[in-house]
Amino acid sequence: MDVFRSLEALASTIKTLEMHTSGEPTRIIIAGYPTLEGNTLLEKRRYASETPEIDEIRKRLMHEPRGHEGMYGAILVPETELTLSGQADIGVLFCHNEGYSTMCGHATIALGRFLVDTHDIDVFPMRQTLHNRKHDEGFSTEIRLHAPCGVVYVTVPTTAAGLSDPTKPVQFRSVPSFVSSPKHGVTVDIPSHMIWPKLAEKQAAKITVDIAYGGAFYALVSAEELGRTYPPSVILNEDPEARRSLIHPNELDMGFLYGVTIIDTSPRPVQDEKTETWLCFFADEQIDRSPTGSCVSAHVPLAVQQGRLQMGEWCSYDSFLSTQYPGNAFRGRAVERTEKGYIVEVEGYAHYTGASSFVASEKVVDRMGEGFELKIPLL
Ligand SMILES: O=C(O)[C@H]1NCC[C@@H]1O
Repeated sequence: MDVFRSLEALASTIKTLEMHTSGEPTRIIIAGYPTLEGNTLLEKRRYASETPEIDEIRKRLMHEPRGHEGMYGAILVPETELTLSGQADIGVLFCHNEGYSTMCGHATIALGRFLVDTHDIDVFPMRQTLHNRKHDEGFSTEIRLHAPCGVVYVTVPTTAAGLSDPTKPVQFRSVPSFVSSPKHGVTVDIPSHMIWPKLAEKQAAKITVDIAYGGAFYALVSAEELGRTYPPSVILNEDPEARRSLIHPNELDMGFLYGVTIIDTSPRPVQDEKTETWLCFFADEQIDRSPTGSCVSAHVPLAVQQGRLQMGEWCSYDSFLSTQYPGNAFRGRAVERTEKGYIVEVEGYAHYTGASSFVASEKVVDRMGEGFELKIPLL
């Protein structure tokens, strides 16, 4: 106890609850985070990112020595314009190694379980307004999660006692998803320094990607097409043709490429439904351990438009890692077509891994405690 008292004297304590979804961590910040200024969730997101003292908290929790290069965070925001108007139950800001994203599927799946299980009204003031409903398949509780991209409807299978049931998948329906690139994709030049191995290849390459939105914009490229080049996020964000496919119809803040997903469609020995294996790079070359739920939302309309998936048909999505751990794939299907895009249902499993209290010494005492990233430049 005395140790804790002296640790807390060092600086403010941030408390988190730790989960993983198919291997991808979600560090849910449940106490010690300051109230964000702004009238809307998008304004709060901008405030968090542009206010150095606040962004420092993200860096401290995502980067080493408290986090690692794959760490992901969810900052709960109980009061947003949509929770105040009764359209959502709670708000959230997602964060990663570089900043704040606009949607995150794996964290939504984890939050679904956590928000049902917590009864702490300081953490989730509207918890008492949720209902545990009984239906033919058992019980479930619905949560309306206000993410920066809009309201995400989450269905959490539960026990009769109202706790989340880890043996059944959490499902979510995100904002309408759509393909934003032209029918034949966007072709960009890849300079020779982005071709691996650098010295063996002097020629520049051209690659074609599809761009689609699932609460955030993703470029989708087949492993075959990408060949020996790096995931071209920087190039796509600067290419004028690609930029035209990264414009969000209503929100300027949403208009950026969040990730590049490399798709391996080679058939697998045993599969009951269509299956793809993905490797998703997002933010600053962060690698998603999970099959990337918001990219599933983005990909399903593309597959439907290309005639590879029917409305209502499930597709199973594995990450490069989840292939080794059966039962960790995500599934996605298009359930409705609206004027704004497709409503996609995504499902997956999340599990608890722990709870933490983080402290920080004064910067003059511990410069590395601010958070550092270990980046080894590739040859
Ligand atoms: O599941 C997702 O949507 C995500 N996981 C990390 C990167 C994306 O936000």
